[in-house]
Amino acid sequence: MITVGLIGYGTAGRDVAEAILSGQAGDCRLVSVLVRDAGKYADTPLEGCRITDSEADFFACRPDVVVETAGHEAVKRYARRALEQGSDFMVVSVGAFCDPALLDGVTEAARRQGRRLIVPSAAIAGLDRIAAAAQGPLERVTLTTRKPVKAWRGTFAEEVVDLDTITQPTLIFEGNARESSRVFPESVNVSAALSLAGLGFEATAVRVLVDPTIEKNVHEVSARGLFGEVRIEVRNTPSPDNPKTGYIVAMSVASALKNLSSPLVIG
Ligand SMILES: NC(=O)C1=CN([C@@H]2O[C@H](COP(=O)(O)OP(=O)(O)OC[C@H]3O[C@@H](n4cnc5c(N)ncnc54)[C@H](O)[C@@H]3O)[C@@H](O)[C@H]2O)C=CC1
Ligand SMILES: O=C([O-])CC(=O)C(=O)O
Repeated sequence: MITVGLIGYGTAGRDVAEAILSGQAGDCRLVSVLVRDAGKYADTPLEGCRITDSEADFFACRPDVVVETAGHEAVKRYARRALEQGSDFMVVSVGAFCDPALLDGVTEAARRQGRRLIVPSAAIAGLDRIAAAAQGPLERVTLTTRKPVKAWRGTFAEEVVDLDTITQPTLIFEGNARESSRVFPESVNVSAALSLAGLGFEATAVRVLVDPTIEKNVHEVSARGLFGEVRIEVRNTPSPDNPKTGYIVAMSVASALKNLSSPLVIG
């Protein structure tokens, strides 16, 4: 039985909690959820689990794995602490690791403790192939992310285009994954996951578009190297609660948790 602590109880966090409680995440038990204001969740029944806004109470549970679904700031604040106290750290806001000092510090803490920083595929697919292909040589990895207008409200996109009048697919960013992770902390974490699997943050090329002609969140990955070539396109159904995030994010976390206790691991 694996004990799980969850940081963040928003769109992805609620679905992860539900998956654990319903048994979809394998042989694990949710022991604590860290939120910003526990008063808001006084009426939320989570069997056998404490919802708290006290970091001390949360970490006192010493879960086997801490799952983050709260954003870049939470990764900066808690990743190292979780690992140093002996938990694995499973991260969805993986773009936070565009900061090389954070990545070094956290991986070093994991190494020292014999624990792991775990990056589930979340909204993207094919990380297993890219990681295998990176055995090398791997020549090129590119990502194109396209999301409908509603996914870009409250993001950097609003500084570049008028979301109320846009009618055509419009390129709003072209650069590398280090920059895309910084510019879109809530929307292009996939670029960071891809970087960690493959060529790193500098060499992973990223394009981002606002696309008023689509309904789903679309990520296209292409890579080329000694292994051959791969092209992957995912079309994620956006969550109604947060259209930036697909349902698949929590499903992927549940699957990664299941792998921690399953005798059969795929991928
Ligand atoms: N790797 C990937 O493919 C993807 C990663 N993400 C990442 O996941 C994050 C969460 O996504 P959603 O659930 O859709 O966001 P959300 O905004 O619906 O939920 C985030 C929740 O975390 C809480 N929170 C923030 N800081 C906290 C802290 N320090 N302690 C406790 N709670 C805290 C917020 O109050 C909110 O309830 C996004 O910010 C994004 O960075 C999202 C989609 C895909
Ligand atoms: O859910 C998605 O399509 C991707 C996303 O928000 C991210 O990478 O941060």
